[in-house]
Amino acid sequence: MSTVENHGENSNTGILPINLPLDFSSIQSIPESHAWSESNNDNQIKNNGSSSLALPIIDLNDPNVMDQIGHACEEWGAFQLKNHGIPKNIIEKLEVETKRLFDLSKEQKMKALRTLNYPTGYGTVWITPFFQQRMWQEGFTIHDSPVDDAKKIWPDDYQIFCDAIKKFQDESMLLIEKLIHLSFKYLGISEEEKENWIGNNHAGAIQLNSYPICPKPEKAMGIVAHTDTSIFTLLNQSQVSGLQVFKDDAGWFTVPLEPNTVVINTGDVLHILSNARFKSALHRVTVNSVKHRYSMVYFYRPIMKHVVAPLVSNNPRFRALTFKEYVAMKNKHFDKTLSIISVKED
Ligand SMILES: O=C(O)CCC(=O)C(=O)O
Ligand SMILES: [Fe+2]
Repeated sequence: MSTVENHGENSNTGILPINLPLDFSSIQSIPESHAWSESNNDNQIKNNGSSSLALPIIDLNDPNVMDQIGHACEEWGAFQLKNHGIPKNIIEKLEVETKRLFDLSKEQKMKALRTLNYPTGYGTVWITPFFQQRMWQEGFTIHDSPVDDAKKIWPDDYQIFCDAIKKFQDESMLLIEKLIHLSFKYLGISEEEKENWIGNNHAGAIQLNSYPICPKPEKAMGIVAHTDTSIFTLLNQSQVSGLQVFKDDAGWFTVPLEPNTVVINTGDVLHILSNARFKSALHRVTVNSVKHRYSMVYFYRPIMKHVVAPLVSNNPRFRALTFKEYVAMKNKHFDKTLSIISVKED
């Protein structure tokens, strides 16, 4: 992974501002700015899941669900979840609205362009400044409510989009609170402590992603390897695969399309709370030359002033810090952040 010290201002992408996705509608070949060299993109799948190892599929109604979730978080930091309870029509409506959004012209989408001072709306993925090359992706970020940004794009017709987002947001929040309950219980964290991490102490964010058809997918990256700054992340990868999760000592695994499941991964916050017992899943997105891929992601995070520190051990492996501090550090240090806040052993 090549990182850039200057947050991209002088990178070889030249003219394209750091927050602005490529206008994929007019692209026939990959521009230099979006072509990743072999050494950079590490695009080889070292293990495609053909061995007996595979990302667990967990049934939320299984009597042993707590242990299954605990083991999956320890081994993978991710799993697919069935019988998750989010109604199918809510996911389908969100898929329709996500496509409607990204199918708009560049000019329409740019009306809600994200800026440094206004971190919601249309734009490139937040990790873009850390890399010389650009990703084959465009995104739409929502904190709390999408109304202000949606109004910029559809002044008279924003309600359908906002309703679809709100329903997905509410359902995802409830589901993740169940997963927090189960995983905290697995870790032996008390009920009182659990209350600190849900309800009014949580904040949700939604990321809609679009990965257009790519003429040379082996040269491009949808989203480069990263971990999420969340407690749990919930993801609907629609009908096109592309998400890959890294497993230590085994390599990259493509998350298969499993009907009626959502993908769940643990993020940095739960990794810290569990004192590194749960992995924060390293994951990335590949693109393809056949089908436009969309994904809808919900990040369950604490509120900014909340203090994040290990909850499960007398030998904490991380120092305590507010979530606000953690986010600021991650925006600066990206994949080095967890090791920077690690408590050094004597
Ligand atoms: O599109 C995907 O499958 C993953 C997206 C993702 O990792 C993210 O938005 O953080
Ligand atoms: Fe992610």
